[in-house]
Amino acid sequence: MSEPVVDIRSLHVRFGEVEAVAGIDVQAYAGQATALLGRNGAGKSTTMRVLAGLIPPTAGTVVVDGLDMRKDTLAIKRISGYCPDVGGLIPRATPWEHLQLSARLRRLEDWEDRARDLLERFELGDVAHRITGGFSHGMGRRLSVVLASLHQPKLLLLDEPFDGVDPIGVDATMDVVADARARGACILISTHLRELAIQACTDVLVLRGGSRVASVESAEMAGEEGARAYRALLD
Ligand SMILES: Nc1ncnc2c1ncn2[C@@H]1O[C@H](COP(=O)(O)OP(=O)(O)OP(=O)(O)O)[C@@H](O)[C@H]1O
Repeated sequence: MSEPVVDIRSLHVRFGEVEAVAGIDVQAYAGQATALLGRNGAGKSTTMRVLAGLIPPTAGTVVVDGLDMRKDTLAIKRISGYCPDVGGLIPRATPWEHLQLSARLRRLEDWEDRARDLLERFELGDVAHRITGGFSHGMGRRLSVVLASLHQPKLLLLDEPFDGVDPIGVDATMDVVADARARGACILISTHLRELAIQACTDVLVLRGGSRVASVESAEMAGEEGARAYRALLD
């Protein structure tokens, strides 16, 4: 198999007394979508934030596309797109202004058609020039996925992209993931929604209490049997 795009070894993240991540390994590859599944507090978002370069590992190594997170955080951010689980939007700016800012910071060229297409797909075209301060939760989630994917990143990190999102938004997110896989990106999706995770992803990692308790192909988590297997891992 080729080198992993994401190679996490023995990752520990501690916040004071709380060990949010307790020594997990994650390998994820180009053209693959991997779900991080687990209950509230399992350590999914913390792992995603480490990969997004927002919080440093307490211990362990995090390598993305051959770059070491401790030394090459900026270079990793350049090749990544991150949809945070909460926040990330500027209330007084419109979706189009968010896209313009992102394009300028990343020095993108010829991004406008792609941006319009993404906004249409996520049914945000009509509100492209309305400030996001008045957006519903689901509209904010959809815009966050658009912003994460605009620059066609090598690593796409989607934290709870389906949370509170209607079926149109879910389908559009599935399409973004499929397109990213087709162009050889590596995708990680954090969610507690098993059914959507296995629909979107090829592989599943189950976290519990900051530890990895399973690493399986999505098919093994499908159907009633998969639901039972998943529940058993959570209890
Ligand atoms: N900044 C922080 N300060 C203190 N504790 C934190 C911080 N961030 C996370 N934690 C703790 O770390 C643990 C893991 O949290 P994390 O947000 O990674 O879980 P999660 O699996 O994403 O949960 P959810 O599904 O609820 O989003 C929890 O016990 C949480 O309270």
